[in-house]
Amino acid sequence: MQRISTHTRAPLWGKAGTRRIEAQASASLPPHTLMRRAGLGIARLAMALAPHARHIWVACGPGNNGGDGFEAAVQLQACGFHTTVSWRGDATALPSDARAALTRLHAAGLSCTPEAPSHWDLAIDALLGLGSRRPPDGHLADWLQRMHAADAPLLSVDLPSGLDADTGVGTGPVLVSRAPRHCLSLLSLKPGQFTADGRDRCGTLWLDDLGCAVDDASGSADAWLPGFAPDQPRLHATHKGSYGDVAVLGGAPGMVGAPILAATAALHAGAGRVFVGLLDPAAAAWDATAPELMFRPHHTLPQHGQALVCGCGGGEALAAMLPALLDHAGPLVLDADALNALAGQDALQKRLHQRASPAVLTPHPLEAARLLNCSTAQVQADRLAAARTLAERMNSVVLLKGSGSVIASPGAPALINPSGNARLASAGTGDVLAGFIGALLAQGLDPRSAAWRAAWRHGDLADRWPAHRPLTASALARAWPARA
Ligand SMILES: NC(=O)C1=CN([C@@H]2O[C@H](COP(=O)(O)OP(=O)(O)OC[C@H]3O[C@@H](n4cnc5c(N)ncnc54)[C@H](OP(=O)(O)O)[C@@H]3O)[C@@H](O)[C@H]2O)[C@@H](O)CC1
Ligand SMILES: Nc1ncnc2c1ncn2[C@@H]1O[C@H](COP(=O)(O)OP(=O)(O)O)[C@@H](O)[C@H]1O
Ligand SMILES: [K+]
Repeated sequence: MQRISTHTRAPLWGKAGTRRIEAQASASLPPHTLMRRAGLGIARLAMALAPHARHIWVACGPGNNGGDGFEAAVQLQACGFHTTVSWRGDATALPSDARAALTRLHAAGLSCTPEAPSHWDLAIDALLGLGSRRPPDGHLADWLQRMHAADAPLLSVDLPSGLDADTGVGTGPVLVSRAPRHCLSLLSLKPGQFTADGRDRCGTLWLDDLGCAVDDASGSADAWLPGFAPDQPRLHATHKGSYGDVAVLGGAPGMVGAPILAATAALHAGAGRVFVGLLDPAAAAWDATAPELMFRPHHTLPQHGQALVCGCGGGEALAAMLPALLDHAGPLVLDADALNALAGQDALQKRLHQRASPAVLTPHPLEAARLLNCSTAQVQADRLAAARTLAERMNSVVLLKGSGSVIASPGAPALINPSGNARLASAGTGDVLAGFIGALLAQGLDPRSAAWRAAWRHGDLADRWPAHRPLTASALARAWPARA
């Protein structure tokens, strides 16, 4: 069993992929082996999470997720825990693994009750897993509501009931709670556990591969957790020219702060030199708080070889500049108003598509919706699919921001960034991310690596942010850790 952290590098499989893994594993094992292993894993984690629990509530559903719950209850009872198993239904309607588990439960002297207990020290949600097909209702919704409203810790089996393994869209009751939440994923990790509603519903994630570790030799995983890549150490005999130039273009009247945030972030993330071209003719030509930044007339940027970060606070004036930039700029990040200018402009999108080196696009869900000509809700309903579609359509690396940012690139597996938290939900943090990506491009990283490493670091900084210190974009822009 493994606790999943932001450093974990692992393949993610959705419903179809996990069912394939399950079928292959079951074929070479005696009947019911996987479910028994699942029950043992759940019981072991439950005991580790709540060793002093006097009363454990196992809520079981109508399919094999419920079967996992029956098996766990047998183990917990055998270890001396007072265990209540809630289940309603017709035993003959259970799938065969779950029916066998129910028989074992009865043989162990346990019985099921059709009601929830009045109190418990740990709840185990074994209501719905991979087979969840519609919002839970009736007694399933009632039991979920009780588990989420209670102060006791909650351990979800495989998936929090009602969470879609592919998309991370959650249905059914869920309440904001201070009680610890854990999820023990079985056989595989799933994309939906890391994006959209997944993070909130799962809490701390664990993986039990049930003794069937699968590699992704055939490249069939639906996405990957990228893992951790430390910054490259620097050779001694280098100079500022060794680490590249970044040019930041944006800052229409009233929005001058955005490119300065991006430029400051690029500087602190290690770019050799950083230039800023502001679109507001009345803006000051330097920034006393960041004298390292070099301000230039915007029409002179980018110069040869500079990585360009384009769009932060750019306003509508940017649209006229985009054709030339798309044709001639080297490494390129398109953010905010550069993305808005692209939306619905087939000629611009064609130019983007034809670039020799893919650009990095960093839309938040509304910007992605504009580019895809759909609603934000449609983007959020399947973030992986939305990012993949955009990446193919624009022939670009697409970083779809939000909880569990998705990084999609043509011809490469999608990545889901596991770091970050809602303290990043503050104006300007997206500009900082764009600046981080620009700095990594300037230092020679390929667009996909620059995108995921920047997103990972951006989130990691937020995860380590001191609780008492406000997280503002300008502080974040200066927080990239110093190299050894
Ligand atoms: N077999 C094995 O070896 C292993 C299996 N494993 C475990 O099996 C789990 C998958 O099991 P599963 O396929 O039976 O699906 P599961 O999530 O239990 O639900 C399906 C049932 O729920 C019903 N249903 C759906 N939505 C509903 C709703 N809203 N409200 C009410 N009912 C609803 C649905 O009914 P239907 O929609 O068909 O009418 C069907 O009856 C997997 O997540 C893992 O925990 C692991 O131990 C590994 C080894
Ligand atoms: N709940 C969250 N979890 C993880 N990251 C988040 C969360 N909320 C916001 N972020 C991150 O914060 C940044 C916000 O960017 P964006 O929406 O473009 O803001 P702005 O335009 O104000 O800079 C993105 O990188 C996004 O992924
Ligand atoms: K569950």
